[in-house]
Amino acid sequence: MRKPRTPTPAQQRGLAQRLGSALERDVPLAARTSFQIGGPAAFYFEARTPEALATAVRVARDLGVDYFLLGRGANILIGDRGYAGLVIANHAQAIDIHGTCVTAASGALVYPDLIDAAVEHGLSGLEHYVGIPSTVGGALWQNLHFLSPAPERERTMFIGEVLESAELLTADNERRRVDVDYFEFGYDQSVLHSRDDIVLSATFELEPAPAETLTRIMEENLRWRAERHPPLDSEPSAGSIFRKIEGIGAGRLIDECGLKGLACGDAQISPRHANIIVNNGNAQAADVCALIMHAQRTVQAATGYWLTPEISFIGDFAPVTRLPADARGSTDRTATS
Ligand SMILES: NC(=O)C1=CN([C@@H]2O[C@H](COP(=O)(O)OP(=O)(O)OC[C@H]3O[C@@H](n4cnc5c(N)ncnc54)[C@H](OP(=O)(O)O)[C@@H]3O)[C@@H](O)[C@H]2O)C=CC1
Ligand SMILES: C=C(O[C@H]1[C@H](O)[C@@H](CO)O[C@H](OP(=O)(O)OP(=O)(O)OC[C@H]2O[C@@H](n3ccc(=O)[nH]c3=O)[C@H](O)[C@@H]2O)[C@@H]1NC(C)=O)C(=O)O
Repeated sequence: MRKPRTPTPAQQRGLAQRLGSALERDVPLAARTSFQIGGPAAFYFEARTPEALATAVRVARDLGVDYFLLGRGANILIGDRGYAGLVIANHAQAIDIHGTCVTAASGALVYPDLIDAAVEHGLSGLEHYVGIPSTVGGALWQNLHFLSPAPERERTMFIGEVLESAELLTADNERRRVDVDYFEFGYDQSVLHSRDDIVLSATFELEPAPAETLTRIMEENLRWRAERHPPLDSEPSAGSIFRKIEGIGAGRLIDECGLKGLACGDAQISPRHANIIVNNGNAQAADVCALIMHAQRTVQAATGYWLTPEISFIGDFAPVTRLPADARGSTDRTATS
């Protein structure tokens, strides 16, 4: 992503006129991400309805202001120097249930809000994603996934499997309802990666199921995650840092290179799962980037595989921290920028 530009004085006046008193300045973003890392948003707007979300995006586009749509902030690393443009935080959270159809505004949290609402109504299809931090919009962006229920766990299930339709603000600023095929879903992939469409709301078609079945799946999945992943509340992270390497595993490669536990400042490759970097207190984005680059170089030198980041890098980044000499090894002679 290119570095966001500071809005010109004319653009700033336009934002203030059209977004009114809800427009905020210099808003800290770290606490709004699951990593708890990143500098402030120069301009910040919290959208509480799909209409407000569409309006804010249109305003930014009309004025030519760089903007970023912030969901739960669970799959991003925000630079230490923050975001110079407009951050639109999606807090549109309404959820409606009619029969087996569940419609959610795109800022609704998949867990707990959406899953709890579906399960309370005895509806199955979303319970697999329990414990994963994400808004509905973020979930469609990345085609949220998890392993199928125990004991089989023989395949990955995707949220696209239960999506019926969604309302978008298209890249052309039109509100349009689209069906599931529009999204061209894949693993960690959707058409939203290549089109500037914004999800305003989504409708899921679920199936009735006994409450005990839903509760069992949720408990087992939470246990599976707790055994393998560092807990988000005490060890903030952005989930998997690198994309899946089919049949091999990004986490396994990093682990086999002996990088678990490696730290740079307060950022650390999780001793529990090598594809997750945790923030042990006051980690900077520059520390995380140093670990990312080191893991890429080390794994490539040892195995020939190149690790591609799965997270998005948002905003303005300070120079990468230099790793301690004893951590660098022979593969990392150029870890500064
Ligand atoms: N499986 C796991 O264990 C984990 C999975 N995750 C994944 O991370 C994602 C986290 O979601 P979330 O925290 O809400 O997202 P984020 O706030 O982290 O934003 C991530 C990206 O999602 C896009 N996005 C967010 N909302 C919308 C929307 N309404 N319409 C279009 N695009 C949108 C934005 O893309 P753009 O920049 O193009 O606008 C943004 O870059 C989920 O997909 C989840 O699957 C995260 C942690 C763990
Ligand atoms: C956490 C995320 O998604 C998770 C998702 O929750 C789970 C369950 O469906 O499957 C994936 O994890 P994963 O642990 O299987 O992914 P990888 O990091 O590629 O690991 C693959 C395999 O390597 C092995 N592994 C992993 C970590 C480690 O330290 N050592 C190790 O040996 C494990 O056997 C593991 O199963 C998703 N990660 C990716 C990159 O595809 C996320 O997207 O943020």
